[in-house]
Amino acid sequence: MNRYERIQQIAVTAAQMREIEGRIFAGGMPVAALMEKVAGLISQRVQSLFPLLLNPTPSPSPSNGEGRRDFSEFLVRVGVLVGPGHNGGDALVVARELHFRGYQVKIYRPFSKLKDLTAQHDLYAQSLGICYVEDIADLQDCDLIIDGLFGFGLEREIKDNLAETINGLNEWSKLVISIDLPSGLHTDTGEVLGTAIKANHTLCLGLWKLGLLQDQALEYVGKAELIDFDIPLADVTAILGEMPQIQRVTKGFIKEHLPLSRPAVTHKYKQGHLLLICGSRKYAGGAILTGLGARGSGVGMLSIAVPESLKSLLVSHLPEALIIGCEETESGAIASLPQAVDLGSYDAIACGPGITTEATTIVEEVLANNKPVILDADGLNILAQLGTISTLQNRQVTTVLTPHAGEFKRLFPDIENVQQNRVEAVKKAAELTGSIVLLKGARTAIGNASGKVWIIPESTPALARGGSGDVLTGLIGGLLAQGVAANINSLVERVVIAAWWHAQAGILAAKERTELGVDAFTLTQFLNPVLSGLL
Ligand SMILES: NC(=O)C1=CN([C@@H]2O[C@H](COP(=O)(O)OP(=O)(O)OC[C@H]3O[C@@H](n4cnc5c(N)ncnc54)[C@H](O)[C@@H]3O)[C@@H](O)[C@H]2O)[C@@H](O)CC1
Ligand SMILES: Nc1ncnc2c1ncn2[C@@H]1O[C@H](COP(=O)(O)OP(=O)(O)O)[C@@H](O)[C@H]1O
Ligand SMILES: [K+]
Repeated sequence: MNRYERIQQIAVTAAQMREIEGRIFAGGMPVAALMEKVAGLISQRVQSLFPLLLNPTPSPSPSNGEGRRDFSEFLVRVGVLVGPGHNGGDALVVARELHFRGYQVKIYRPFSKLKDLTAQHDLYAQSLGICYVEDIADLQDCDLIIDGLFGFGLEREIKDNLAETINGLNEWSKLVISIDLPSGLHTDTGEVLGTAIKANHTLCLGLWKLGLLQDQALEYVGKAELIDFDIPLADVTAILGEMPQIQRVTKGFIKEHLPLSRPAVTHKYKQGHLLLICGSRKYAGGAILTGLGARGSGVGMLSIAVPESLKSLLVSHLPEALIIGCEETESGAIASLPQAVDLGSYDAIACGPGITTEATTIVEEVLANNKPVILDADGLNILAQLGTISTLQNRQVTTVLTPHAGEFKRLFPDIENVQQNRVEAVKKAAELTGSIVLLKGARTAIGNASGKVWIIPESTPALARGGSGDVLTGLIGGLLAQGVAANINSLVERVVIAAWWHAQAGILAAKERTELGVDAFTLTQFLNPVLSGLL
């Protein structure tokens, strides 16, 4: 795996970053030299994002009213916010470099006590005659704000005057670039400590900070990118180990694990047999969408158990699937599976979308079987009623739970503050149950029993729409069944692939059809194009 891939797959806490940084300095890298290097890279990136252009705006000529091109230099006015620590030091170096390149720079430094290195850069910026402003309002005419107030060293809430300053600045709706992370965000959880800068771009330094991958940070982060400053991989490995416990899921990871080709000699049952148990008279569509998600996975054989009255509907949407009509309750939920159904004959079973909470015995039956099971939606609500941990404790085979935050709270009432630290929550839930837990959201996180967590770093709010979770359940089921048929030992990668694939399909669909054009059926149509794009 090349350096770029390795680095992109890592996410660190503030404490880990501090330790890695410590090793670099202990190795002999001077602190000042590193700051100069890092801030040089930031400054170059800022210049490529906001170049000093020849002004392309035609200015109207008073005589004939026709446009005339004005080729005078277009000044970019940059306001730089400087904090007391090394984040502020980075900002001062960026201010100096932009000043030399011809940008019109103004510095706002609301602190009198600075770390030594920061203080030195501050002195030099003053000696160069760069403009300092006392009042944040003096930055209101800037085209761009660079936020170097705090990085991963923020340790307490932002309060009083500084909080007011940040709140005021957020209201200007200016273009803001944050250095390392938006000032005010907790480096590990992404929680807002008092208040935080709302950035359009975040230039994260060296390694991805975990907080940038948590849902609650996203409103502040904007477009995030990593500025690689050549942290030696040996130093990363020394702190995080060869197999880091938290993994940011990249395209490279997917390519490594996704089975893109089939053996030349095979047959349908060797390519996985998935049983879906889903749907009710009330929720018929969920069964179709789950089926279409499974279809997208390429699974060899698909069987779908639905209430008898939905059978012909399912046949018409999924002609390749074997539809099993089940006896139903008065309200049209599955009452029982036909005697002829042998749960042990499938490679994996996905159960839950649309089954209603009447189908308790079905869920019990499914879990009593020793085949990998995916539970979603009402399958999860039933599990919560049965008692999540006690029910799953003795299961010897893979169970995958795919809750959104609401379902998660019902499943794990003792795990507090789920949304405040989703990565930690999913880790605990997976360890407690010995299951694979996938917590849905803007940054879906997947945990396994050994405490490892994978995060899907890109997605789209276009997916926040009824039925898109059903598609995911089918996709996971299909990939799992294929993995079991191929005798793959570790199934968690299959779940991770499904979550990444689902998100990418959403992104691709939103690109072609806008964020409002990604209904769940449309989403299923974009699963295959994601795959062809990988080849
Ligand atoms: N990790 C690395 O290898 C590198 C880090 N660099 C920069 O250094 C930053 C970390 O620097 P620091 O450790 O100095 O930390 P910060 O610059 O993030 O801030 C720490 C300073 O802020 C003060 N502080 C913390 N919370 C406060 C609050 N709520 N109100 C007021 N003051 C508060 C602290 O007392 C300390 O002086 C990174 O984010 C990055 O920008 C780069 O310069 C170079 C390389
Ligand atoms: N803001 C968002 N950004 C990205 N993905 C999202 C967002 N909101 C929801 N999703 C994704 O959409 C899907 C919704 O699933 P779920 O809540 O189960 O809906 P449903 O039950 O209606 O199918 C999940 O995969 C989730 O990760
Ligand atoms: K910052």
